[in-house]
Amino acid sequence: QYSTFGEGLKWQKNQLTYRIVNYTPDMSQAEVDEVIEKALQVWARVTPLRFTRINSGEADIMVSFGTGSHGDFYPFDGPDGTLAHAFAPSPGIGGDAHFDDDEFFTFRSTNGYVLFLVAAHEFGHSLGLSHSNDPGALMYPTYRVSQEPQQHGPAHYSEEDQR
Ligand SMILES: CNC(=O)[C@@H](NC(=O)[C@H](CC(C)C)CN(O)C=O)C(C)(C)C
Ligand SMILES: [Ca+2]
Ligand SMILES: [Zn+2]
Ligand SMILES: [Zn+2]
Repeated sequence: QYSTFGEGLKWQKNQLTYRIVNYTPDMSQAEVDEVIEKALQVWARVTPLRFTRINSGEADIMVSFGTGSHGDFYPFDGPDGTLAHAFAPSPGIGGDAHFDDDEFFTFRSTNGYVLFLVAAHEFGHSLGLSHSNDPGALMYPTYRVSQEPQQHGPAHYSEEDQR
């Protein structure tokens, strides 16, 4: 039967494949590879799911970057607004994660959208999760930097900030 709260579609297997179909110019390919791998590991730690990368053919989770109309019925909207979307488990487009390349994605710094946070959210959908209303949750519908990555050195930090 179809359950409503986040338990909708699930993969019928624990071994899943993923493929990085193309890359954003915002960072190096090695950085994108690392970010995607780390974002999938977030879920591998809390589920029996295991992810294997393939570099050709049809993977369960096809990861791609696109702008505007990019081949499905959900065209992106330019800079800001929607950052990405992903499809719940099913054959074909199910599981796929698309990232809006009109955004500026960053590897570590927060002057842009941290790709790791966006990807971890999207892969939640790829596994069948829906949104959470807990603002601290990964599946919260609005992008927020969960914990400020250590930014050392900005001159404006005053003395008491360091305490
Ligand atoms: C900065 N812009 C936002 O916060 C936008 N939210 C997103 O782009 C979601 C992805 C984030 C949470 C990584 C879309 N989503 O749910 C995909 O699965 C809006 C809240 C404006 C829609
Ligand atoms: Ca956008
Ligand atoms: Zn799409
Ligand atoms: Zn979402």
